[in-house]
Amino acid sequence: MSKNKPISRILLTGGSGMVGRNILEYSSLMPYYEIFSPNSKELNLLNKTDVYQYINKTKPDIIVHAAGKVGGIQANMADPVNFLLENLNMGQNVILGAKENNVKKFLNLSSSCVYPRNAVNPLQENLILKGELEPTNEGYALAKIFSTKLCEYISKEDPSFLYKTVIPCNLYGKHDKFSPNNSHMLPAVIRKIDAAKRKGIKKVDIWGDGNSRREFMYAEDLADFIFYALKKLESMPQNLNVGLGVDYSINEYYETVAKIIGYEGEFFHDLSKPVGMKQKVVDVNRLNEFGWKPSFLLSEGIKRTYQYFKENYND
Ligand SMILES: NC(=O)c1ccc[n+]([C@@H]2O[C@H](COP(=O)([O-])OP(=O)(O)OC[C@H]3O[C@@H](n4cnc5c(N)ncnc54)[C@H](OP(=O)(O)O)[C@@H]3O)[C@@H](O)[C@H]2O)c1
Ligand SMILES: C[C@@H]1O[C@H](OP(=O)(O)OP(=O)(O)OC[C@H]2O[C@@H](n3cnc4c(=O)[nH]c(N)nc43)[C@H](O)[C@@H]2O)[C@@H](O)[C@H](O)[C@@H]1O
Repeated sequence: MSKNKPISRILLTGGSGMVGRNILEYSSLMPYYEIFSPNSKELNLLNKTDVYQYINKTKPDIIVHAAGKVGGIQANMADPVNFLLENLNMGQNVILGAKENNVKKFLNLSSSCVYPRNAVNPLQENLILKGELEPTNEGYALAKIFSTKLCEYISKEDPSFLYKTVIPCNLYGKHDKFSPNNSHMLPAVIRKIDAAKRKGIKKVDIWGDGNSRREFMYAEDLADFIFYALKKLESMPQNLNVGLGVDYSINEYYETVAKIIGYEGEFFHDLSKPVGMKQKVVDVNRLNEFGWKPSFLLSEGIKRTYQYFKENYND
């Protein structure tokens, strides 16, 4: 490590979550950062006073906001009030707490669910607020749009505040949530097919007709992007999609996971289950111009996630 490069102090929120833990693990390769990340027991981001005092005391150079109330389609449908309020209040407290304490660099994590449900794919960053949202995660999306806009307004008011928003596609990887009541599709498929193989279950259910399409990026790739962006925050666009720019049908995800796990059973479609947006693949033109590309192929990412699942879950 070069002696004369200053260390930047990063406050990472959500450090115990999937994205946060991938960022912390990846940071070991980044010698120029000192990262601290209180969990929700040490710092409840819903408590405005505590958030302001914590930032004032720790004086970070940068804040990466990766905390949130996060879940798949079924979790969002079950609790829209809290998906809206908790994400909105956490976003307000952390972003305004940063501003009030003169923190000049801020990376805000949004999500591709902010885009209109019937927008033309691939989804471009200028489509935000240009149409009705997907009802299954509307509350969460409204909260994400609020934080995205708040960062935009702060940076516009005073360009010395580099408050930028990353809009990732769906993510998966180590430290994901695998429980059926709040997991996203890919971890749910891994858990279901692993169980079917181990227990000799002949048929596995696919929610919906399986024709919806999704883009899933390996969370370690997002961690790599975060550190790439921190080095070039000034030139990063205000709002930037981060993804593969490639999507697959739900049926294809089930087939790919079955092949990797070695499951030879059958599938049936449960049409009573919610399907959400028909498609949500992000446009990666701006991302490519910004000079970053993901490195993990879907099959490699699934293999590593399955390895993590086997080492940490045995239901
Ligand atoms: N997963 C995806 O597919 C995806 C896709 C696009 C964008 N994102 C975004 O990426 C970020 C992280 O997502 P994730 O998948 O890593 O979520 P996650 O695994 O559920 O982690 C959420 C994190 O937020 C923290 N948190 C929740 N409520 C809190 C509170 N009141 N005070 C302090 N911390 C609190 C949790 O801490 P505790 O564990 O202590 O509660 C946890 O560390 C979110 O902004 C999400 O919107 C995720
Ligand atoms: C990025 C995230 O996208 C999320 O939307 P979204 O992709 O539909 O959320 P997922 O739960 O990942 O569902 C993706 C798609 O997978 C189908 N699917 C098939 N089988 C399953 C299964 O066993 N479990 C699950 N969960 N889905 C399954 C589901 O019908 C839907 O079309 C938002 O709810 C979040 O807030 C966030 O924005």
